[in-house]
Amino acid sequence: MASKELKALTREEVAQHNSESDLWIIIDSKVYDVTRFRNLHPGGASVFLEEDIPGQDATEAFFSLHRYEVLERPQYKRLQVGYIQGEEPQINPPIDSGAISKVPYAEPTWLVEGYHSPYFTEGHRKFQIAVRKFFDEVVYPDAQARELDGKRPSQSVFDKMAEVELHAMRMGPGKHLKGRTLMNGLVKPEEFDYFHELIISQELCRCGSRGYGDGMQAGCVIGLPPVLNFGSEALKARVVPEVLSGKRFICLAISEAHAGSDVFGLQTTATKTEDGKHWIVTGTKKWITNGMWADYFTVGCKTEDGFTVILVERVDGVETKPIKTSYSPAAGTAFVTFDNVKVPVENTLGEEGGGIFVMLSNFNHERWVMCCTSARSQRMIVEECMKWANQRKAFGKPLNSQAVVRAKLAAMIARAESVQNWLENLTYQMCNMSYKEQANKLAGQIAFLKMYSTRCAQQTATDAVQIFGGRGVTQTGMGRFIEHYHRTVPFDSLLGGANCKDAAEDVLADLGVRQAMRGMPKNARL
Ligand code: HEM
Repeated sequence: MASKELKALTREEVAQHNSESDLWIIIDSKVYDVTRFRNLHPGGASVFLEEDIPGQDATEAFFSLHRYEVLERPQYKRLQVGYIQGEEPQINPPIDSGAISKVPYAEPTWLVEGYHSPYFTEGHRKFQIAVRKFFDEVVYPDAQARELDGKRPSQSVFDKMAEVELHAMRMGPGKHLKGRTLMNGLVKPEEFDYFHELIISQELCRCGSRGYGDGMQAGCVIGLPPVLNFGSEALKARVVPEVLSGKRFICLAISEAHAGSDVFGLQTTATKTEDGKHWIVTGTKKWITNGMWADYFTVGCKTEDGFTVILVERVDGVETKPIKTSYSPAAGTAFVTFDNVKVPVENTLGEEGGGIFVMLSNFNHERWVMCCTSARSQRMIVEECMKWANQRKAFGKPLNSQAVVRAKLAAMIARAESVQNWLENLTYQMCNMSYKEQANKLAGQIAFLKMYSTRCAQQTATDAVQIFGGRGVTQTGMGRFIEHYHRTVPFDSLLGGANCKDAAEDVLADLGVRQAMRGMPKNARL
């Protein structure tokens, strides 16, 4: 219903509509006629006849049981018949086109009024505003819809992202940005740094849909760097523009059923044809994010000289089947079969037998991206819990009046803050170190942060379920983001492991300690 048709009413007028056959209620200054809807109400008809509801203000009753988005659904929006004259809605929509949340600890300090940051500049802030607006308006609605229907992110979203060069920016700073107009010219390619990239990664995961988030080119973030850094000029000239324009898709295909991410245990083979012009690739790959719709596969293969990375295109002999995981099919997670696939040798990425170098070259960056998203997702859970503890009443008092609930909130806030602050420090180091320095000095730091962050995330998920109770394990309604997070968060702890998808967190921690031990001064003694 268009707003011009809505009536301006007084509370006294609304109070007249207080019977079963004529039933109005007020929610946040808007007046709803629920007479006919009452019998269709998913929460039952009787609730509308409770003594403090008919003809009265039901704002508190409503928000202790429903998310704001319920009122935004077209079928419910049209129940509105008027608004209370002289009153304005007081409740902010949770997704408010680019706005910064006013809920304490819902944003990192650099975005909160009155706080200061040694790292982020005015330029970063302008960039963040534009990126958030873009994600709120273009990506969030598609994320919610696709997460439900399990389809891949809409092509229109990929296209819009390409228009502002988001696919290219997600590859981080570098030569691939040259000549591009980033975010409508908000940042020059040579000025784009890891803080800009952090902003993009963190804004993306605010859509709260883990499967969709990965469907949104996660395969490109890990599958394209080997092409960018190790592909021939001809290969790059053909593949990179197609992928960064969101028209064709790429994924990283390393892990196998029997080998996890153990590159030396891989069984997918690549053998040369007699004339030496082609590879023949045969084998299977498992858990391949975006594999379902990938046109290109960056494949780890066993070759005569050891381990080699080869770009395989979707041609005859390549088959992809969906794998059902704890998150939605929107991620396009695939089981991939290569059956005698003929690939030109020009598609070799890096040296033959030098595949481990190709893979390791992106590990730090990949793990750092995971830290960015893990930090932001935890914060989103903090916001959900802060709101719930504030608006939910149990035994006549808000949840936040209970010390046990406050203790859980305190722990999750402390975790979110510590992860973000460590991350910002590391990002600053990345901005100021050469690639080689980063490899030497930051591999351990990033490994520790990745381990710490995903452990914090799992603890926060557990605490959040306790705060939300049954709703924390219910896929619709108030706790839907908590249920989703709790179901999907273990995946984060498995990603980016060092050659092992089992106990990846421990492997990462160990990597950091081993690197630290190598750096011990020879003369250090107690
Ligand atoms: C325009 C007004 C209302 C609309 C459109 C509406 C819509 C809905 C919807 C869609 C659900 C399903 C759960 C969800 O998706 O969140 C629901 C559940 C429910 N509603 Fe309403 N509702 C309205 C007002 C009210 C009021 C005023 C009360 C209480 C006095 C109420 C009590 C409930 C209850 C108890 C549930 C079940 C909640 C649960 O399972 O956790 N509703 N409502």
